[in-house]
Amino acid sequence: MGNVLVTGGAGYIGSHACKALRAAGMTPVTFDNLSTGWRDAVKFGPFVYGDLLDRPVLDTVFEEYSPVAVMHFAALSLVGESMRDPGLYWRNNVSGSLNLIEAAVAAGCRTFVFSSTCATYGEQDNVVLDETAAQQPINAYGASKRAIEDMLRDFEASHGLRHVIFRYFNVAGADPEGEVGEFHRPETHLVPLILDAIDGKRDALTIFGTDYDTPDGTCIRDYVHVGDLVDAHVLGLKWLQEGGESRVFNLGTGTGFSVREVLDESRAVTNRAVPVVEGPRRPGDCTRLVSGSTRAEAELGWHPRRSTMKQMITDAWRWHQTGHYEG
Ligand SMILES: NC(=O)c1ccc[n+]([C@@H]2O[C@H](COP(=O)([O-])OP(=O)(O)OC[C@H]3O[C@@H](n4cnc5c(N)ncnc54)[C@H](O)[C@@H]3O)[C@@H](O)[C@H]2O)c1
Ligand SMILES: O=c1ccn([C@@H]2O[C@H](COP(=O)(O)OP(=O)(O)O[C@H]3O[C@H](CO)[C@@H](O)[C@H](O)[C@H]3O)[C@@H](O)[C@H]2O)c(=O)[nH]1
Repeated sequence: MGNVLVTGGAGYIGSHACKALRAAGMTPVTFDNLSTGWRDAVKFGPFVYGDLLDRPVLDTVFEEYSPVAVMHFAALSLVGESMRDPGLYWRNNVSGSLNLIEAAVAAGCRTFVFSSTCATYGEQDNVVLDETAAQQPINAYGASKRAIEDMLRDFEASHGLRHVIFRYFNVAGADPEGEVGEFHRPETHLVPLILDAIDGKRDALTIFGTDYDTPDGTCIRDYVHVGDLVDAHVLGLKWLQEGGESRVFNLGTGTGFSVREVLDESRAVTNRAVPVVEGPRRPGDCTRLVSGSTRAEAELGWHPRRSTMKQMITDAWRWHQTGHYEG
């Protein structure tokens, strides 16, 4: 019950989280600068236009809405872009999060759920990626997220900021009811790009690297359905509200798919050909990122229900054919 401040609520994952929070009886208050998000995606609660770098606006939001918790999705999150312009990532993600955390603490809001990433683990051969694995990011995006994790631990020690950190693996799919979905402009994510290539919105899908040390030479990722992912957030919030300790959880299924396997499943689901071009590696990409943890299942009671590749592509394809935002 109560208001939850959702930064990045106009974005892909944040908009799905708002729907899940609303269904759980809470009011999601979206705070977003619409840099990569959409006003049309804010459907489940109030919208505040603002930037994390603007501390006075943040203070006003805490005063006006008195949120019981913060869910912090707002970030820049593209690996390639972060390699070209690391300053953008340190400023927006790290300085922005510092403002948000300080504003929350100043307002007495000490319940915080944070979107981190498996990109903080980096490249580690033959290591099980559970929450105890070393964090050795190989790109500025992952480094910015690791820094925010450290910040949360420091603010817990000094100000009692209780937090859950979710390290997502690759998020895909869309709301099965079609109210919200993935819509990035420009798009850089694998599944929507494949769907664009299938229906002629782009000439072809370029595979970034075919010489990786994997069975078919392409990168391997662990894909999780956005609906399952946001369910975990509601459980994480409940965990904190019921007195659970600050905790880190991986969110992935533990099954890896290569780029070629995602292409094969996309062909099967849509029953359409995918034009493909083989290209060079993309700087900053890890060879293999697959979760090796069942902590979220064991401790939060999280059970991913839609995270098969077939279901993720089916839901993404439905959204792709019908859904979009205009502003
Ligand atoms: N998509 C994935 O596969 C994935 C995987 C791991 C982690 N994550 C993390 O999940 C979160 C959400 O990702 P997404 O895919 O929904 O991204 P997204 O780009 O769709 O959403 C991010 C939202 O944050 C907003 N935003 C960015 N900077 C802001 C600022 N300074 N002030 C206010 N609003 C700002 C954007 O306008 C956008 O609406 C991010 O923190 C990302 O790092 C995503
Ligand atoms: O046109 C494309 C786009 C992607 N890929 C490959 O597909 C895989 C997935 O790429 P993408 O969908 O861009 O996701 P990631 O770069 O893995 O990053 C996502 O997943 C991370 C967790 O792994 C999150 O932290 C990031 O925010 C999120 O963008 C990677 O191997 C890419 O090399 C291609 O081959 N061609």
